[in-house]
Amino acid sequence: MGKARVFARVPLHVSGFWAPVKGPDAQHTGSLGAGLVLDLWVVARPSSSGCYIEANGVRALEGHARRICGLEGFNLGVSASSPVGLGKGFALSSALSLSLSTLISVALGRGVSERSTWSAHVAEVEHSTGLGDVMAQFHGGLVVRTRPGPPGVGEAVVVRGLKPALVVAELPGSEPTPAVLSRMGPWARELVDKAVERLLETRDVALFFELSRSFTRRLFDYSRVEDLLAGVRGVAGFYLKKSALVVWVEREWSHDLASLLKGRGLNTFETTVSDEGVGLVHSTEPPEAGEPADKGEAGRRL
Ligand SMILES: Nc1ncnc2c1ncn2[C@@H]1O[C@H](COP(=O)(O)OP(=O)(O)OP(=O)(O)O)[C@@H](O)[C@H]1O
Ligand SMILES: CC(C)(CO)[C@@H](O)C(=O)[O-]
Repeated sequence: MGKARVFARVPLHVSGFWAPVKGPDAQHTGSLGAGLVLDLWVVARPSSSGCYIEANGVRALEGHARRICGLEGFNLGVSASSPVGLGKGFALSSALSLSLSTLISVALGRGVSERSTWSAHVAEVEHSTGLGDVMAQFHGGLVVRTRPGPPGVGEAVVVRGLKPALVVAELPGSEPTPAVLSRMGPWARELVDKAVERLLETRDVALFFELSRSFTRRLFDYSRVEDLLAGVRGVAGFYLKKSALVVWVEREWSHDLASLLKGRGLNTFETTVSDEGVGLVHSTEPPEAGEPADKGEAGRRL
């Protein structure tokens, strides 16, 4: 048997509604809102010296990597595999930033902690690629963000034990997060404050889908989703964030829907909500990442 190596595993996150909140610095900046942490994972290992992030064989997020290594005072290169591409709405940039900050923490003889997420949050905020993703990916579950910032600075209510059958697909196209944020105005805060309050009263997945769909409809074009889902049986709810489509479906119809979306050439997964957040695995083999439905091409694409 080979020697066990350490891997960081970070779940993907699809935010359903959010209101940016600017604080005095990046550590106190973030968003209020809520999102689902998916049972789909980015798996990363320390690769070599230097400071970089490699995702599916391609160097990415150079500025994020430099900032994280700088804040931590330690250089590390990490190599990650991801089931989805960057810029799609699955919080991959945040997952990659967290992979690096987590593996640096391990190299420094520490483990996963609130503190080990901070440099990732700062890099995400400064590059305008994520506001509430680090908080969600640290916890797992349905994460309702009630104070902006990373774990230990911001606050969140975490709803665990929800196991909805989800079919998740990566639609064509991507949009930079700053472009999405520039389309938001004061309306967002008002909507989100009410949505957070309602969701905290019920902690109900049906309400989460309803609130997320009505929020994201203001930002993204739903016509292509309505075409895709027309006549599909068993759909209980859905929302679209950028190109990330999350469909809640009755379990018995999940496979049919996944086959339909794969048949349209979409990178598709049957999954659920993960109650776990970022963690470590010691293994001689890379732990199973979220498997791309189309292993050939999607696995290499960024
Ligand atoms: N092929 C690519 N497509 C999109 N973005 C890319 C690509 N390669 C590198 N990037 C960089 O990756 C980052 C993507 O961040 P962005 O926040 O838009 O996406 P994400 O984290 O994958 O999803 P989310 O919208 O959930 O945050 C940007 O810094 C962008 O410059
Ligand atoms: C800004 C954002 C939508 C980007 O993924 C996310 O970080 C969030 O919900 O705060």
